[in-house]
Amino acid sequence: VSDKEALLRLKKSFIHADALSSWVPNSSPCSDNWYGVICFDGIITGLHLTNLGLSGNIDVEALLELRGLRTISMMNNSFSGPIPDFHMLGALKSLLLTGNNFSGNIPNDFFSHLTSLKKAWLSYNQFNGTIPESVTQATHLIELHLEKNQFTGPIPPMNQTSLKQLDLSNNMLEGEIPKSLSIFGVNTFEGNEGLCGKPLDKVCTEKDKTLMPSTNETVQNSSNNNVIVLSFLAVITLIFVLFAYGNCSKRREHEFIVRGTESMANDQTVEIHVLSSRGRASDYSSHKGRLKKSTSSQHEKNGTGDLVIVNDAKGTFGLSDLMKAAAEVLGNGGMGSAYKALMANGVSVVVKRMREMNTLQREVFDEEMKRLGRLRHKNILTPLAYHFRKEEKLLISEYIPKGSLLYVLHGDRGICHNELNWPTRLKIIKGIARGMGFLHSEFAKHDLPHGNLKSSNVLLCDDYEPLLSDFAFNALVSTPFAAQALFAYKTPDYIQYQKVSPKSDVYCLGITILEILTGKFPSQYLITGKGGTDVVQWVLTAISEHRLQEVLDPDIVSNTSSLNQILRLLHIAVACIESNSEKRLDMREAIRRIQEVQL
Ligand SMILES: Nc1ncnc2c1ncn2[C@@H]1O[C@H](COP(=O)(O)OP(=O)(O)OP(=O)(O)O)[C@@H](O)[C@H]1O
Repeated sequence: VSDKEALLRLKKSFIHADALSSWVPNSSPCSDNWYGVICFDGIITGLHLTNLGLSGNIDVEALLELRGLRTISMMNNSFSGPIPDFHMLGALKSLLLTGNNFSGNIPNDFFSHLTSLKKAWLSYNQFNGTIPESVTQATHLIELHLEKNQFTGPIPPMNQTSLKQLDLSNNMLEGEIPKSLSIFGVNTFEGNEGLCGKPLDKVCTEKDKTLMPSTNETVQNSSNNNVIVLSFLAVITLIFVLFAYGNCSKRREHEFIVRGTESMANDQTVEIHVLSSRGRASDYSSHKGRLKKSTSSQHEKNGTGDLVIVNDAKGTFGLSDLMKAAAEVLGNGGMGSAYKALMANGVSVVVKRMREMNTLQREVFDEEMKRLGRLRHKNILTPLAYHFRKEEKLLISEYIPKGSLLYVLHGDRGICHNELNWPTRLKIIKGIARGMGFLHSEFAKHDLPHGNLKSSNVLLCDDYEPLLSDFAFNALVSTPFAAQALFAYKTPDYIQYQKVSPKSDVYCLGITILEILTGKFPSQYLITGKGGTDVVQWVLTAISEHRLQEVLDPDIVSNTSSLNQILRLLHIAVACIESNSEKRLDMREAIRRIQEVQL
C-alpha cells in the first residue's frame, strides 16, 4: 500500500472531511502539499489535522503504512468514542488529541509500546477510569497533558527525568501525589479534590497513602462525591452558559459576533460566578440588565474591593460599582465571555471573564497584569483593572463605542461602512502596524507578542484610530488552550510545523490587511474553516492569474485614484502571508513598508 493509498483510506474513515479536498487520488501527498500532511525529503513524517470538524473512526491500520510517521495532531475536532489504537504506532513521538470528545478508559498497556513518545496531549476530552499504569514506561515523555478529563484513582508513580510539562488538573484523581512529581507546581494538580501531599497544602491521611487503583471503595465513594460537587457546579455554570448561549446563538451560527445585534432581554439573568475572598463561591447576577452581587461583603462596599486598578485613566472603581452597572453581553470569544457594563459614574467598561487562566499563580498574574497596565501607546487598548480569584479572572478595559473592525467592516453596511473609504482603511492599517510594532518591542522576548490579532480584536476610536486589544495572552495560558483560542495558532507555522513565533503575528497582520482591502470575512477566523472567504487562497489565485484588482473591495476602488498604492499594500500583505515563515517578512520590515504607502 502506498502512502497515498494509506492516506486516502484514512480520509475515508473520517466524517466531515471537506477540509481535506486536496487529498485526491490523482495527486501526491508530499509534492502536491496535501493539507495537513508534513513531509521531510518526500517521506510523510506528520499529520496535522487540527480544527477541521473531523469525526468518525480513525483508521489506525492505514496509518501503520506510513513508516516515517512520527507526529499525529488531531486536536480540536469532534472525534468521539474510545481512544483509537494509536499504541500500534510504536515509533510515534507526538500524539496530540486535545479538544475532542474521546471517552472511556484508556487501556492499561496503552503506553507500553509507545517507547519513543515525547508528547502526549489527551486533555479536554472525556476520558475516565484510571491513568494507565504504562505511562511510567514511556521513558522519553517530555509533555503529558491529561487535564480536563474525568480520570479517577491515584497517579501512577511516574519518575521520568525527561518530563518537563505535566498537567493533570481538573480530573477526579485521588490519593497521595507521587514524591517524584512534587517538583511540579500546584497548577499541575489543582481541581482534583481527592489529591494530597506536596506540592498541595493538603496533608495525606493513612488512607490516602494506601489508595490503590480502581477497585478501592474509597475511590468509588469519593468519586461519587466529586460527581455531586461537579454536578452542582455544572448547574450553576449552566445557568450562565444558557444565558450566554441564548444571547449569542445568532453569533454561533456564524461563529463570530456582530456587536450591537444583541441586547439583554428584560427577563433574563446573567450570572458571573466569582469566588469570595475566603474562597467561598458567591454569585454576581444580572437581572433585567443590571449586574448585581447576590451577597455583599463589607470588603467590596469599601472602595475598589477585589479589583486591582492597573491604569487609572478612567478613574478608580470597584467590583461593587461593576455589579451595580447596567450590563449587556457582548459575546463569547475564544478567551472567554465579554460584557459591557455602564457604571453609575457614566463610564462604560468591558468585563472579560477569562477562561483557562486558572492555573496561574497569583504573583505571575499580578505581575503580567501590572505590566499590561503600564503600556501606553495610541494604538493599544491598555487594560484598566483586573480581578483575581483562584477560579476566576476578570479583565476590565474601557468600552470603545464604535466597536471592532470586524463589526464595522462586516456588521452592517450602514454609515460606518460608508466612511470606510481608502484613506480611512489606510489609517486603520497604519495604526494596526504601529500598535504591532510597539508590542513587538515591548514583548520582544515573547514567542507571540500579540498572538491574537484579528479584526474583532481591533477596536476603532471615533476617528477610526485603531486600538489593539487581547494581546500577550500566550504566556498566560497552557499551549493546548492557546492552540484552541489564539488566532496565531491557526497559521501554517502551527498547523504545519507546530511552532509559533513573532512571525506568526506577521501572518495574522497579513490576514487582517487582506480582510480590510477585500472587505471579505476570512474563513481563517472560523473554527471549522467553513464559511467566509479563504482570503489567502483567493488572493494567491488572483495573483497567479494576473487579476489582482478583482479581489479589492469595490467600495474602495470605485472612489479612488490611488489604485497603485492599494495594490502596493496588497503585495505587502501577500508577503506577510508567505506560508514559509523563513521567507515571510519580519514585523519590522512589514511595518516599514506599510508606513511608506501613501494616500
Ligand atoms: N473594549 C471593547 N469595546 C467595545 N467592544 C469590545 C471591546 N472588547 C471586545 N469588544 C467586542 O466584544 C465582542 C466579544 O469580544 P471577545 O474578545 O470576547 O471575543 P472575540 O474578539 O470575538 O474573540 P477572542 O476572545 O478570540 O478575542 C467582540 O465583537 C469584540 O469586538
